[in-house]
Amino acid sequence: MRFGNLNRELLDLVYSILTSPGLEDCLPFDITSRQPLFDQAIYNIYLPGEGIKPHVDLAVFDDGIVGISLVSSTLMIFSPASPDQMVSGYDVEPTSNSEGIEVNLDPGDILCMYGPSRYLFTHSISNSMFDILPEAGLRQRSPRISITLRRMVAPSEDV
Ligand SMILES: O=C(O)CCC(=O)C(=O)O
Ligand SMILES: [Fe+2]
Repeated sequence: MRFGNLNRELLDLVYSILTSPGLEDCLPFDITSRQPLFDQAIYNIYLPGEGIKPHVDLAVFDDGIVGISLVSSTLMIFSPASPDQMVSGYDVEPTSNSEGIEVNLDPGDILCMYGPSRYLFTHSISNSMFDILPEAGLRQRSPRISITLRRMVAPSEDV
């Protein structure tokens, strides 16, 4: 995990990705134009069978969160958050995935969360050795890496 002044090259790379043709709407302008765009990156490595339980990212993080998926694919599930889950972080009971919206993440995919997807939905990855895709059926998991970029809310702001 890396806090503080992010590597300039990484920030420039993410900025050019987010403003490249087809991705201009990934995040609203008031987010992409802020300074700094992000001040924190977390690198997650998932082995087959490992996931992340349903959560809303902590309130200490500002709106506008970007995830870069690398190495292999996975399914991320977005489910409506219950009132106590909203920006309450990781200490929440898992929600049922039955109403979840499945988002396939392939290597190189950029996931942008802001507004309702950031504050009103949990996101999770099941602890499974495989995913079941609507069209393609069973897909075995392989090791996956993600880079999540966030900005801390300014200390003076209420969270
Ligand atoms: O691995 C991912 O793509 C998601 C990571 C995540 O949700 C988090 O670190 O809060
Ligand atoms: Fe998250």
